[in-house]
Amino acid sequence: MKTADNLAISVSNVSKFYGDRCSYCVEDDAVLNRNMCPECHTVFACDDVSFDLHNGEILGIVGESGSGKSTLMKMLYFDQTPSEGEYRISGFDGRQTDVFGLSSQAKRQIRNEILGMVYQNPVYGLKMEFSSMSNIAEKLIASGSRHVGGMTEVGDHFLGKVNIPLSRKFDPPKNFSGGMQQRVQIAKALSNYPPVLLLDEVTTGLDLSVQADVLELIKEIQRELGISMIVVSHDLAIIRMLCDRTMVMLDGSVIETGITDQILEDPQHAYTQQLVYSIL
Ligand SMILES: Nc1ncnc2c1ncn2[C@@H]1O[C@H](COP(=O)(O)OP(=O)(O)OP(=O)(O)O)[C@@H](O)[C@H]1O
Repeated sequence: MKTADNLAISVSNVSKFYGDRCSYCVEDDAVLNRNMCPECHTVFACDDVSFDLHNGEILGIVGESGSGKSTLMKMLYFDQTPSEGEYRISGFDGRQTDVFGLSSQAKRQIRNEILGMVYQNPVYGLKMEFSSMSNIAEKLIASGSRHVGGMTEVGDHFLGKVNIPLSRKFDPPKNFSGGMQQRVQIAKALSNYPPVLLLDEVTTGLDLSVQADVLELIKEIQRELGISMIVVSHDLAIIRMLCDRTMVMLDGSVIETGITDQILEDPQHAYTQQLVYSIL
């Protein structure tokens, strides 16, 4: 039984608006044109999003392009500032504080010590010109490591785990294939054992066989390390393979959340039904 004490993070009423909002769209019952105010054209990239992530759970976020998935992930990793809402993290202070309100230094500390992020595009997660080992060392130094021998050991461990030949550990990711870059990014994100890992469309653009390898790797890591994960994808097959629970987004809002099997077998919202039946 999942309880409130078993939460890794909780997110309440988080919104991100692009635009100034007008007297029409500040009203709760305003009817938007998809995610846009028809009067002032403010974009509601995320609108009043709330959810919990339990310890050791993989939560999937699924939705079509433009539904707000990446915006939400960027806010959770402090790449973007929310317009409204609260974000509480157990690993920081037992969810006492709304971490959106913290200083940039405190947010950096949370990013370095509690959160890991794997971006859709490895360019955002890796220094392409540095060696793969230096990329990992950079993350470890940011999270407080100083001992070079220890960092090398951790680097070897995680590069080995993601099947990067250790003979290539000093190669820069720019010399690697897309799948290898993604695996180095995962090794880097994991290297300080973050309790929460965020993965944003991490297999998009990869060959199907490489995609399967990366997904298998994520599953194996979760089984072994028990890390809580949020996996964003527009692909229900990936969600089905990885996620315990799934949250469906449409036009910036959460329209349905539930156990993944339940969502796939008995979708309630018309959009989710369309999504599920389209892959049958
Ligand atoms: N800087 C911005 N200015 C205005 N609108 C933006 C900005 N960034 C994102 N948006 C809008 O916010 C909405 C949500 O975008 P977001 O990238 O989060 O969607 P997504 O679900 O991740 O899509 P995809 O699967 O294509 O990455 C979209 O309508 C997008 O056009």
